[in-house]
Amino acid sequence: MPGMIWLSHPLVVLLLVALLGAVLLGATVLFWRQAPARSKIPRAQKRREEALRRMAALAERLRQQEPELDPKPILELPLEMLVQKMLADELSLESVLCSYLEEGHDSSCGLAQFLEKPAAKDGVIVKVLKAQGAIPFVKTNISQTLQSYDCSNPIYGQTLNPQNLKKTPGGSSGGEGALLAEGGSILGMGTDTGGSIRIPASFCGVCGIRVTGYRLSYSGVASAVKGRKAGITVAGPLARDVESLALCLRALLSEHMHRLDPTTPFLPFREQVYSSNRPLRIGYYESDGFTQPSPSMARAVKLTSRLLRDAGHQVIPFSVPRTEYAFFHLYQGTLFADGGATLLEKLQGDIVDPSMKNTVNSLRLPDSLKRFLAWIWKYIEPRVSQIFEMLCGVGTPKKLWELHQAVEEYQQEFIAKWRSLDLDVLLSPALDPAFYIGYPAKANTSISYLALYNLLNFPAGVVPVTTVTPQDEKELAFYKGYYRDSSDKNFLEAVRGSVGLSVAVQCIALPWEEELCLRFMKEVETLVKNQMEPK
Ligand SMILES: CCCCCCCCCCCCCC(=O)O
Repeated sequence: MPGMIWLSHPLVVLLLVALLGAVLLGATVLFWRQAPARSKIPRAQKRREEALRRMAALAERLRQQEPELDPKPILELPLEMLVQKMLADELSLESVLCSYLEEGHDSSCGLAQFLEKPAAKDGVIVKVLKAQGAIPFVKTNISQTLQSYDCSNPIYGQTLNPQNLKKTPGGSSGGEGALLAEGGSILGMGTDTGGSIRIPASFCGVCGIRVTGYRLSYSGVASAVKGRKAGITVAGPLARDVESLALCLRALLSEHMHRLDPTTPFLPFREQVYSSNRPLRIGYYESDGFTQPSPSMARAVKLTSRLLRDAGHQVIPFSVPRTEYAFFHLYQGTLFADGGATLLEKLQGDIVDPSMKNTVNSLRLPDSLKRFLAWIWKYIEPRVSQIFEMLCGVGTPKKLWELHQAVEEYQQEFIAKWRSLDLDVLLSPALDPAFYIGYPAKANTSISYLALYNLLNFPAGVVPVTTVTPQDEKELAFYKGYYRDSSDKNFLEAVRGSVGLSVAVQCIALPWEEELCLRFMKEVETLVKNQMEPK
């Protein structure tokens, strides 16, 4: 055969051998570089299995010692009531969840290189909570590197959403959301760079708040990417109700925290702001003009604004300025200002989780190729083009300062708009309903409603207000998205099949106004509850 003759040419044979050699060499290098990860991961998995076995044995012992004890009514108590009962010696429950650096435990961030490096001491938040009587009892799962809003990593696997096992609980603090939703805990701590507290809270039907940067100490919180000065990662609690979030912040915003970490302002919890009942001026928007809200997201805002208006608050339409610019140029610009170098360094020699592959593979491309792809995609999908542009990083310290300046200017523009309407707080969609597993990586522009407040550094919390109805599901048939691109298409696929799943709204306040944000969240929670309860 002529083809066989061609194949037997010595140069072709040589080339084939060289190619095979290169592939084998590449595979060997990769295997060798991943060797530490491959040996650490099974050990971490074994430690988790042992911990679960110990927990099951303890539960069994308790059952035998106290056969009459029914934990369900205790676990269903709101934290506030639980505290009252404990203070009155009616209960002695030892369980407050915390997933932060705790002495003697790893905080892996889903990364092999963070394994087997137990913290030498408790982080500040853990210290303050423990001093107030909290007992951390479990560390919950997160997304690899925390830079994704799914909840999967190669060490502990994928966490599922208890409301629908085909859906993700959201991330990065997805384990907390799932555990709270199942009644396995009463309070959890998460971190939030682009919605990582608020997304799992809304996907799982619980509450969560991201506080103004630096109001809570970040000392002793493990993180794959540290050092950002805009779009910073902040700490915050998740719980089943707003009162529990308030209780947690009341405990944390103390002199004790300020003494342990003087970089946090000494700004104790302002009780009078939280408990005030003066009517509020509330701005609201159903759409940011960038991510078309799902029918249930839009309905949740409509429903909440109507309830607020009926309750005597003033509700005023608001529009977000320049969302596309804010999301790509400012938010993603700060997120990947280093071109992803820090993130890639943390993943060196590690197994990359499928939920991170898209981001990691794109970041690994040479900048020239990223720029070329940005140019090509401009004519196919402009939003993908902007992502590739941002993944190149800013380049020089001067450019970084210019970016920081642009963020500050945008903050001032937003605040000026807020002030011109004389608003107290703002109401917006969150991100709902829960996505199918694997979809967060495919629809990463849909976090725009949440990431905006990371960029602005405003306190923002989510409260579940409704569930997806068959009518919401039907209306998805008309969902096109504003850009009609792959991210819009993936968003539509991600939220399908969600009848009965939770839908939240987002409550926002100006920087340092956590108490007002919580008061607004509480108002929303109460109005929704009253409306559901038969009169
Ligand atoms: C193709 C690569 C696209 C990269 C897009 C980046 C998406 C950013 C998701 C950030 C999620 C932050 C989660 C968090 O709040 O911690």
